[in-house]
Amino acid sequence: MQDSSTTGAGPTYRLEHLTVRHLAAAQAPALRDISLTVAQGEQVAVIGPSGAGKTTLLAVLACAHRPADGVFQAFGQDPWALPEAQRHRLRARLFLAPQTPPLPPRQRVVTAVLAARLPQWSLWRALVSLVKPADPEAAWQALARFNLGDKLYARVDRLSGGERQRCGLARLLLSSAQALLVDEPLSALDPALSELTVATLRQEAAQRNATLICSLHQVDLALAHFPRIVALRDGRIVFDLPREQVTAEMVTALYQGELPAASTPAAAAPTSRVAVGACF
Ligand SMILES: Nc1ncnc2c1ncn2[C@@H]1O[C@H](COP(=O)(O)OP(=O)(O)OP(=O)(O)O)[C@@H](O)[C@H]1O
Repeated sequence: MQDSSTTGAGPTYRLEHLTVRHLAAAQAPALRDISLTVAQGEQVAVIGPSGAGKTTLLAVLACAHRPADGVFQAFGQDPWALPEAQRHRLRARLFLAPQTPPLPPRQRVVTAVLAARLPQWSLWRALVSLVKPADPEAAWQALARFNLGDKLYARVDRLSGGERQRCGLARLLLSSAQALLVDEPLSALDPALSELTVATLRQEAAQRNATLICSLHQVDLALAHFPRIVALRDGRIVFDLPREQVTAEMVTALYQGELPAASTPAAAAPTSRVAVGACF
């Protein structure tokens, strides 16, 4: 019998009553009582005010930050109960695109983008690619999807903030990950590029049936493009709803700090996803 963690039959993520801390136990947790199930292939936007816990949640989901308490499973496995080598293999199935991609400043864009394939390459091929890029055509295609094809041979430190951000996202396209975790991909982009970027991420995820979880400050774009909205505030899930059920009042209250009664998880219970809970 095959293990569901390798067949992909189960959810991508299962979180139950998760508590996550950054520092000492004395500090208030960054995430608390987070329960969330995300099916393979789902596309979820995570919204919420600054400091709500969006980046922390993505770090947990990327198996980069160990929760302090609660249940956390990725692809049916608790990464923190696995031996290091297995946890490493599990991480290879996830791709986290941080808000500021860690790109070596002196590298050419082509090399930086192709680095997304390192987990798939032998050490020898990886070393050779540093000198002579192994598949520049693939890197160009990925960059072109973010309107950045002309920067293939530019140096990373000569890119603008928005170009660097899209360069980081082009890496995502070259990965073979089954869960795509994207942290505020639009923070340095103009409106037209924001639309293009969200559309490209969604298209890529749909094509490979990958789960896409994206934190966004642009609530309008989140509501326009993502079927499911998870709202965080002060480290807790405020609502977890299909976008059709998210009202302007709920969004205003989320960012003002007070929620109308109808948007509390219990009151908004018509959907099975409500408050089933709420993350390199
Ligand atoms: N490395 C860290 N050490 C200590 N506390 C941290 C660390 N990173 C984040 N925090 C705290 O954890 C909480 C959640 O931060 P997080 O970065 O996850 O929020 P966010 O919703 O992504 O915010 P933003 O929208 O501003 O990026 C905040 O109170 C923050 O101060």
